[in-house]
Amino acid sequence: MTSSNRWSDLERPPLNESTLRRALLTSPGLWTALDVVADTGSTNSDLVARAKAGAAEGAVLVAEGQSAGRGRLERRWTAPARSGLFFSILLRPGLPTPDGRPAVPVDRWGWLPLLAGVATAAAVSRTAGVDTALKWPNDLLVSVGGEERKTAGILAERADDTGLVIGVGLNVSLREDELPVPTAASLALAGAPVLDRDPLLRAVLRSVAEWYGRWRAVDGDPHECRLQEAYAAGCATLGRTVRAELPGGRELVGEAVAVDSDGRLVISAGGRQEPVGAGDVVHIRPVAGHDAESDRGDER
Ligand SMILES: Nc1ncnc2c1ncn2[C@@H]1O[C@H](COP(=O)(O)OP(=O)(O)OP(=O)(O)O)[C@@H](O)[C@H]1O
Ligand SMILES: O=C(O)CCCC[C@@H]1SC[C@@H]2NC(=O)N[C@@H]21
Repeated sequence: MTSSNRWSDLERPPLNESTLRRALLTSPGLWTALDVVADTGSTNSDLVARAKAGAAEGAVLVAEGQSAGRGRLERRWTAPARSGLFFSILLRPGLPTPDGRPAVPVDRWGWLPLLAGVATAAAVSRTAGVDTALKWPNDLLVSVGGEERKTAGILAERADDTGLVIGVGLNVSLREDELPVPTAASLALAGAPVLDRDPLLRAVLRSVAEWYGRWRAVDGDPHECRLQEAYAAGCATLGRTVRAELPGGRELVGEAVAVDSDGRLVISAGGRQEPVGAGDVVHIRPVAGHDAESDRGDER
């Protein structure tokens, strides 16, 4: 048996499209369509194309495997087939809701990837039985042998005037030798007692629908629907010394002190507070006997 098919269906069973549809496509409810495909390049790319062709809010596209999964900052997302959950959802905050709420102003859409992070973290912690934390903006971290490692990532992309696609990659059963990078992890490596992907997917989608409903009900105000508070409570970046690698090549090292009302990370450095809206943020963990500016092996 080759390494690519080492995992039989019994060990990594496929998702069941019809039971997922029965459980999730309820009326009323956010989710309007759900497809599980065996293989594709990127569920985000596919769903953005469907959105441009007029797909309705609430479409969900799940792939058992991706050959060109994409991450933030032009990175790749790689994981063996059925080793995790790889899916994208289409939201249309730029349209009024069926119950008559107005469109959410575009300047509040920046909260949606953070909302997806809060919802995913809550659902994964509850369903898989492991503690999770968010690294700004929306990496999901778990603890493996006392180290914070990334078990999920989220990529939000504008699809058209009214909608955006949010993609989630969650490592479920990956073993150490299957990880794309040593700073990654999976729910299995974090000791999760539950690794069944069907209930995990249902829980994450229900949690996203719940948070999105709350956010839409207050026209996207992150404070009023307590999203800002929930995000801050679950964010491991706050209070840490971080290095932000900003677009354009500038670096900023300081303490992450807040997430502002636009979802930006506020970094306090040299007596100034600077909001950071894009770029890579690295947690710098001071190591006994070393400066905070430690080597890459001490960073997440
Ligand atoms: N399944 C996964 N789980 C966790 N993180 C992942 C996964 N797949 C990809 N990544 C993340 O994506 C990044 C890998 O992206 P990429 O392959 O583009 O490498 P890079 O080192 O960022 O850039 P380069 O392309 O220049 O080598 C890693 O930083 C890792 O955090
Ligand atoms: O951590 C990141 O940088 C974001 C990773 C997002 C990966 C998911 S997998 C499903 C969806 N399709 C993609 O091509 N990317 C997202």
